[in-house]
Order: sequence, then structure tokens, then C-alpha cells
Amino acid sequence: MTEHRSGFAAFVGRPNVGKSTLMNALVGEKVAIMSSRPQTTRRAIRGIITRDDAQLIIVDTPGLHRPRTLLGERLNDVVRETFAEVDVIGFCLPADEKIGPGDAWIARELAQAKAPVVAIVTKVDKVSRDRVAEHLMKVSELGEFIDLVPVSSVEGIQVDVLTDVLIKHLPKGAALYPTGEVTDEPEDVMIAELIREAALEGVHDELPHSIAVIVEEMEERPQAEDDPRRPLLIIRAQLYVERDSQKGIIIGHGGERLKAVGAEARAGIERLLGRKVYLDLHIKIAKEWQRDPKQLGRMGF
Ligand SMILES: Nc1nc2c(ncn2[C@@H]2O[C@H](COP(=O)(O)OP(=O)(O)OP(=O)(O)O)[C@@H](O)[C@H]2O)c(=O)[nH]1
Repeated sequence: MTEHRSGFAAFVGRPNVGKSTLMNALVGEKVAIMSSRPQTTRRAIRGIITRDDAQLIIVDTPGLHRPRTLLGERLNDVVRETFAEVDVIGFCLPADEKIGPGDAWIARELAQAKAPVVAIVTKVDKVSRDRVAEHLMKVSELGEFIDLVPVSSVEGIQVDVLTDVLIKHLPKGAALYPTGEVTDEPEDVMIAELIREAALEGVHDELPHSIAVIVEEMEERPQAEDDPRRPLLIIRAQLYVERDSQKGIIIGHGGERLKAVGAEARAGIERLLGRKVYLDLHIKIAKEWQRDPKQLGRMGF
């Protein structure tokens, strides 16, 4: 009989390489907030795979990138802290993109990590077999990797193989979380992320980092007998932007865009919580908040 293993895995890679999608494919349930926009996964969200022989807890780290602002540095600190706590690291490199200086920079960072690094070539469905083989060769020259696994999260190719490989590198031990638990991210953080996602949708000219959302209050309201559709949960949230122009972009002409943002965020929150909500969303300008430690602290960084 094989011995039970348990532990933590984290994924790293440039923005948009498919980390969130991969984690969702591994866990088999939507726990991280997905987006086609880069750098939206800011907080560690855990997905948990529980099997008879193992428990794998996945920490989804923010995209590691070269710091330009204080926020960038804090993100990198979070990533390094995460590395120090995990048992295995998955380094994601998409098959349809050339290995670049950003990847080399991450590889150098990873060389200092204590945990073994599994190189994961993502999105293999997007290129030919030959290209995948070529890419695997190049990736293997990038650093010291304990394993090298090509996957496609979208087509479900080799996702189970990757699960086995990650588990192989976990220490022996009993399960750390009760069965059935999928994420331990607090509700208000997930709600704030859904609002941020909705606000960023289709905005091309501003960096996602210019937006932050805080859920300030969640208030239960008794259901009115005459109207069963009346919302039961009031969510008050504050959306922070840096400049007037950004506020304008989010609000849109005659407030149209803000309405759409609110509607989309609310739909997502209702799916998440499985109940009707009323979303009270306000926009505030927090000047240069990315560079101000006090403001960052207030926003939980
Ligand atoms: N064809 C294909 N597309 C994929 C695959 N995995 C992810 N994608 C797409 O790649 C884009 C980025 O995926 P994400 O999972 O959001 O990437 P991420 O690395 O988590 O991005 P950040 O949160 O910005 O760090 C999305 O549009 C996905 O649909 C895959 O296996 N095949």
C-alpha cells in the first residue's frame, strides 16, 4: 500500500500563462477568478484535491513580475513568502509563446526556492506536437526542474498526470483539510475580486493595477412577505481608482457602464453565494494608492 501524502503546491508564471485555468482544471471547480486580462489573481486562493492516497492543496499566487511600484514589490513579497511555504512549485510556460526575459527572470528567482520546481508547459492544444516537443527542449534548458509536464487545461490533456506528478513530490502525511472543502478564501475577498473583474472587463487603456475594491459592509435584510424577490443581502462596496479619467471610464456615458459592471458583478456574486443580493457600489479616487503604504495597508496588502 502506498503511504498517504499531503502538502501544498503553488503555480508561478508570467501573467496570462494559464495559471488560474490550470488550477481550476486540477481542482475541478471554479474557485479562482478567471480573466483574459493579465495580473488579476492577486491573492492566494487555495483549491484542494482530496483523494484516498493524497491531499494536494493548491495556492494560486499572483503573477510574479519585475517590480515597478510599491505594489509590485509587495506582490513579489507575497509570491516569495508563498514559495517558502509550499512543498512543490509549478512553473507555467505557455506552449504558444516564446520563452522570454520574463521567464528567465522567474527561473532565476526559482533557483533560490527550497521546494522542487515542476516545469509545466501550458496550452499545448494551441500548437502542433512538433512545436510542443521543441518548447519542452527549450524549457529544460532554462533551469533545474524536477519534472517537465505538458498540459492543456482547456482540452483536459495530461491534467491527471500533472496531479500525480505534483503529489509525488509532497511529503508523507495525513490530510490537512476536511474532505469537501474547496477554497478557504473569505467571502468578502472573493466578492471584491468579482467586482474588480467586472469593472476591468473591456477596459483596454488602463492597467488593472489602478483598481482596487473593498467590501465595506454586508447586511442581512429580512425578506418582505409581499415581495419574495426582494434582496436579502445588501453588499456595500467601494471601488478605488487613481484618477478622474479612470473614474470616468468605469462610470461610462450617462452611467451606462457602471450599471453594466454592477449587474455583471451582482450576477457573479449571486452565483457564488447562491442567493439574491443587492449591490451598492461606489467609486472613489485614491490618489497614487499604489505607492502609498498606508493606503495599501487599508486595502489589505
Ligand atoms: N487554448 C487554451 N487556452 C488556455 C488554456 N489555459 C488557459 N487558457 C487561456 O489563457 C488565458 C489566460 O488564462 P488564465 O488562467 O487567466 O491565466 P493566469 O496565468 O491565471 O493569468 P493571471 O491571473 O493574469 O496571472 C485565458 O484566456 C484562458 O482561457 C489552455 O490550456 N488552452
